[in-house]
Amino acid sequence: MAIRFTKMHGIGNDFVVLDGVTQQLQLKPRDIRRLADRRRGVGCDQVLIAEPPGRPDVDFRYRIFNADGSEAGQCGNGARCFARFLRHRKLTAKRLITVETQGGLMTLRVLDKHEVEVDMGAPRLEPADIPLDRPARADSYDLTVDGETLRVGALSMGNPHAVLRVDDVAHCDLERLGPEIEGHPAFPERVNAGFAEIVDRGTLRLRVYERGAGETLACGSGACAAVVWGRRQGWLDEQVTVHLPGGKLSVSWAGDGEPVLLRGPTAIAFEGTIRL
Ligand SMILES: N[C@H](CCC[C@H](N)C(=O)O)C(=O)O
Repeated sequence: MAIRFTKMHGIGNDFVVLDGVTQQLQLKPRDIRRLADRRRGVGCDQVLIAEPPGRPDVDFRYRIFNADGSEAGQCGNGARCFARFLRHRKLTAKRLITVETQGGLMTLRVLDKHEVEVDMGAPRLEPADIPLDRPARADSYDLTVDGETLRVGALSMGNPHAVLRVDDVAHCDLERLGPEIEGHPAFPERVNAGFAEIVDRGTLRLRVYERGAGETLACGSGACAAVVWGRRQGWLDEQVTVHLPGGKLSVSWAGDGEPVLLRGPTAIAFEGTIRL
């Protein structure tokens, strides 16, 4: 099967983006893993697929697959690239696009200079919605990892996130703690593990060990999750610049029940055809 693709990234979080609107795609997890393979395939953190909408109030269905083949309910950097892809491939001329993912509805607003602002929806804080195996909602949760007790924030942006506050992201043992948190039994669907350093009330430094992909150069939903938790702890203001290894994102959140807005750049690297 020959498949046309567009290779894109959002500050280094990279994607293979496919048009499942004008071409019929029946991809299995092994096909996703092959597309994402940086030696045998194209190579990416996630594969994004545009599909026709499943309901009248939505423009497109937006599907997200991690490099390990697992499907996710949200991808913030991917949503920005997805909006640009839809216009680049002339699948829409709209600058305000409504999409449906496994994690819910989102609106994508195409700004100038290839910047896109995503309404990521309101964070979900109840354990059952994360999902997290805890009896009641709390501001933070204790996780036992390698005999050590970590105090983390946990919430869903349409995908599950655990956030750990650290003094210095450059020396935070992500390599050891990331996989341990990702696969921790308290998270029945695994979890994205964020390591956040609060620089000041408007500035965060963040690294994320992503579920199904490992450490990425950036994680949009992870940036949103870190801002929500940090703000609920009283450490952050409404507008926050999040510095990740691949670049910076702008996140704003007005408070409980309000949507999180994520803004940042998009880039098209190349296009091609792959035979699976
Ligand atoms: N690994 C994530 C999906 C991609 C999220 C990330 N790339 C972003 O920009 O939000 C998950 O399994 O929930």
